[in-house]
Amino acid sequence: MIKVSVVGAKGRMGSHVVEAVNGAEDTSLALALDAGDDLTQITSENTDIVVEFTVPTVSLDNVLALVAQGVNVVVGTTGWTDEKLDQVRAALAKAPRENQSVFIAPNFAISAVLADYFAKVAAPYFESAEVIELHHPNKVDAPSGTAIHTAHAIAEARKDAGLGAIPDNTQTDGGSRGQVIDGIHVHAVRLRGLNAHEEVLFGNAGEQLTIRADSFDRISFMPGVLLAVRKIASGNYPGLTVGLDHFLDL
Ligand SMILES: NC(=O)c1ccc[n+]([C@@H]2O[C@H](COP(=O)([O-])OP(=O)(O)OC[C@H]3O[C@@H](n4cnc5c(N)ncnc54)[C@H](O)[C@@H]3O)[C@@H](O)[C@H]2O)c1
Ligand SMILES: O=C(O)C1=N[C@H](C(=O)O)CCC1
Repeated sequence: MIKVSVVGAKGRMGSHVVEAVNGAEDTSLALALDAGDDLTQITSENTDIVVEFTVPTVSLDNVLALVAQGVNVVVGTTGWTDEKLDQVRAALAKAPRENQSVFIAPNFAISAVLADYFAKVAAPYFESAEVIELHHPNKVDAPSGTAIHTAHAIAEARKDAGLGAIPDNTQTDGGSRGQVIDGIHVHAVRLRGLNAHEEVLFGNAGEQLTIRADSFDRISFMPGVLLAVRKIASGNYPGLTVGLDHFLDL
């Protein structure tokens, strides 16, 4: 049995993770903690893996504390920058146990991971690319962590292919052209009724490719969370790993 503690257990995602961990045959719930609870209750004795789904403003501190407490962490919270990832690597380098792991995924849904992968494959073949993410209005961050990840992936694929800047003759912009991430315009929609959705638009003269992923229900993230828990518990991924694509045979 893999002993799993959940941090952010009362949240939209955390409460689904608690259910998924209770429902799987090879995982058991150790602790379910939320804001105000003492994280030092989590130890390497009672917990193999912590699953962390909180808010971007607190996630880094939680992860650093948990690494120092000697446990492995699977993180779904967004808001990760290169600087924050470097802090996690530094914490892992002086972690109390050998081969400790942190795994971070901007998105655990197979549809979103594949959309990201397909976008990377398509990117070198198109002159234009833009990302639109659409989410429920309770989401606190924009653009989504997934959209930021997709934009970076498209930019890298374009650079590797020797593509230049995306054509855009906009002369005045009051914000309608979205946020530019690594040269890619990213647009965020917040709409009651939506859950988590992303569209990647590619264009050439006379043609367009649209790649779209829709998560209609948070249950869509749970197989990916359990996959990450099992992979990290295997001990085969010491250090920091970012992205569920590492665990898929793509
Ligand atoms: N990776 C993915 O597949 C994926 C999927 C959905 C959401 N997310 C991300 O997960 C995060 C959580 O989303 P949500 O919709 O569950 O949010 P939510 O607001 O419903 O839940 C967050 C929970 O964290 C708790 N919390 C706040 N501060 C805390 C602290 N210091 N210690 C412990 N718990 C604390 C809150 O009380 C709340 O219960 C967001 O960053 C979101 O973008 C990622
Ligand atoms: O509901 C959210 O919040 C989501 N956040 C992640 C993101 O920002 O990419 C994943 C999709 C759902």
